[in-house]
Amino acid sequence: MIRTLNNCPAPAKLNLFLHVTGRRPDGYHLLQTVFQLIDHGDLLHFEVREDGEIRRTTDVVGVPEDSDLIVRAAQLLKSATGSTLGANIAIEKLLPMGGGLGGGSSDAATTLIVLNHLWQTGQSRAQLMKLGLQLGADVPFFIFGRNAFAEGVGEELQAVAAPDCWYLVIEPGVSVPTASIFASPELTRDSKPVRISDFPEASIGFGKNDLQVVATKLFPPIAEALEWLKPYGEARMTGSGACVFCAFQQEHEADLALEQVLKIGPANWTAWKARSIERHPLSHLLKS
Ligand SMILES: C[C@](O)(CO)[C@H](O)COP(=O)(O)OP(=O)(O)OC[C@H]1O[C@@H](n2ccc(N)nc2=O)[C@H](O)[C@@H]1O
Ligand SMILES: Nc1ncnc2c1ncn2[C@@H]1O[C@H](COP(=O)(O)OP(=O)(O)OP(=O)(O)O)[C@@H](O)[C@H]1O
Repeated sequence: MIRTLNNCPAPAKLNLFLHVTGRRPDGYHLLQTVFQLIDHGDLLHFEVREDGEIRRTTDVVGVPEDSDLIVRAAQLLKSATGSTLGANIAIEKLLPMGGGLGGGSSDAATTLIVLNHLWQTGQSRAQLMKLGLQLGADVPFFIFGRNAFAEGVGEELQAVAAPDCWYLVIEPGVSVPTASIFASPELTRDSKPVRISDFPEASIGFGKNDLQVVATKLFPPIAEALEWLKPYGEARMTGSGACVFCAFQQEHEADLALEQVLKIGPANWTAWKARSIERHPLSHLLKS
């Protein structure tokens, strides 16, 4: 049996557009979005324990071990499958929290995929997606593992061909609590539903992010970062913020823009470029 798997990626996602089309009786919002995987994210390391204990071996500032989505994902898989094994899990956290990049959800998805493999618990992709939804709305997408058009609260997924390009992402130095954006009385919740066929492969500027109006009002640095990116093309916020992004056809165009942000942008911003990817890098560990 394999006992360790190191350097397991938990990639970030961008929401290329995000429409709020309604609200469920339980208060959760109905969305339509396109999720795009990118080659920038957290890195996790796993080691099987025979004693059944699940331990996070690195500190994550602001996230106690018991409430970490990594630990909760491992416990969920263990109780769903009755595995007697445990794990030590280390994380190199590169994605900001409250960034709209799906960091916590991606960490949870990577944990479910890798431990299902190491513990030999035999769960199918569909079974893991169902488990993942209990942890967060974006988890099923990362397990699905392909760029996707999503509906419902984000769990009804259909693969889409998304553009192959480079993204410049700005973290504008603020952390956005997702619930506060969805709870705003100013949020419009009646975008007209679109069809998957309305989203053309080459189009980056399709639709809009309905959460952006509320997020930019509550967190002005998001508006500033969007303004900064405007000269380079269609700039957008991902998820409920705070990160914003802009797409580039060529890597050197993204490099030039990145250089400018790093040189003369506000000192508390972080910025980086990433390439679109078609598949989750751990997709091969799962049966379809
Ligand atoms: C906005 C997105 O990032 C789009 O990808 C996600 O839908 C957010 O997913 P997430 O961060 O995993 O959010 P969750 O932890 O599931 O939800 C946080 C809170 O946001 C609100 N929420 C979230 C998702 C949704 N479709 N409707 C909501 O109203 C709920 O109050 C919920 O308690
Ligand atoms: N491993 C983890 N990584 C990040 N956040 C975690 C983790 N475990 C629990 N959390 C909690 O989840 C919250 C949301 O973090 P996350 O990074 O998923 O936000 P996000 O990037 O805004 O995601 P989304 O796009 O899904 O809204 C954090 O503020 C933190 O309290």
